[in-house]
Amino acid sequence: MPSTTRDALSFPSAQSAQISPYLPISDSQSQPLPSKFHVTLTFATSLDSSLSLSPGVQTALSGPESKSMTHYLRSCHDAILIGVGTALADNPSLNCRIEGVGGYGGEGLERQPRPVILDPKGRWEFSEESKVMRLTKEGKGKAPFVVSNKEMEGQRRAMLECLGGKIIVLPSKPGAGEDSSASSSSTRLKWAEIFKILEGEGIQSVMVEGGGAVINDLLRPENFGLVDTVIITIAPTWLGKGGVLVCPDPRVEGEVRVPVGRLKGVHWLPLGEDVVLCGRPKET
Ligand SMILES: NC(=O)c1ccc[n+]([C@@H]2O[C@H](COP(=O)([O-])OP(=O)(O)OC[C@H]3O[C@@H](n4cnc5c(N)ncnc54)[C@H](O)[C@@H]3O)[C@@H](O)[C@H]2O)c1
Ligand SMILES: Nc1nc(=O)c(N)c(NC[C@H](O)[C@H](O)[C@H](O)COP(=O)(O)O)[nH]1
Repeated sequence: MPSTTRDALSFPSAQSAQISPYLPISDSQSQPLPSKFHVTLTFATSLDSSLSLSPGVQTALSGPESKSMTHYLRSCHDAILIGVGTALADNPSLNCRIEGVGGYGGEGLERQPRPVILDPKGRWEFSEESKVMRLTKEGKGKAPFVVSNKEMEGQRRAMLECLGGKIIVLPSKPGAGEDSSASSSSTRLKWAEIFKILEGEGIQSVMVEGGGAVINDLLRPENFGLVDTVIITIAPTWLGKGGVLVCPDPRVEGEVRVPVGRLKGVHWLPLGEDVVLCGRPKET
């Protein structure tokens, strides 16, 4: 086996067929390109709705089968988006390791998604040794786009651009929006704007992978309608209090609490010891 495919993953077609109705495009070449910008929200959670044991810590929740699914999902999207909290905690690879994609047996960087890091305050101090940069240099993934309110220091910016990435600087709008755990009021960006910027970069589909602040912000009623599909891996484990929770702000109508949201068109798929939940925020 060539060295490029030694660490490659595979995802069986019987299972990908069950997920494909929730994806912008499948790996089948016969499918048309998506006509509209598509947002998939995806993450792995414990039975007590935790993404990780504590902030700043990476916790493996997905088993091997659902991990392969996540990589399959990456191969079906133009971009993967994470918040800076996840970039700092996980030092993630943010590439796709499915056999047959670019760098893993395929040509060039075909079907490798573009990593996007949401970092309004410029907290991500990556280096050439950061995993995502190392993989880019090895031809196994694309360099990230960093969406920020702050310019990047010159040397780091040059390194990023040299690898094909870029920083997208957005003017901060002091006072825009309410304060939230996602970021302070002066740096919080509107999701519609973020997606519009990505579309302007030629990206037609994005898979939002987390972490907690990003997911809880997207689950707010004013943002949830921007999400086309949700794909959640549920692992059979409890992490206990103190973890990074998926638990959006409550929704109150009048003086009565109502559910924040409920998925429609739901499909459950067991994968190894995990179960994967697919659904849509809106009827289609
Ligand atoms: N289990 C999983 O699937 C999964 C996925 C991703 C991350 N994680 C875990 O989650 C933790 C990280 O989560 P977190 O909540 O600390 O960080 P995060 O990744 O959600 O990043 C939060 C930061 O993103 C930025 N941000 C978020 N929304 C924004 C908006 N609307 N406008 C501008 N900036 C915005 C802000 O700077 C904010 O501080 C880590 O422990 C990581 O391992 C788990
Ligand atoms: N599907 C999934 N299962 C998990 O158990 C887990 N911890 C994550 N976490 C998502 C987050 O985006 C991570 O940063 C990347 O999963 C890092 O993985 P890579 O190095 O990019 O392969 N995602």
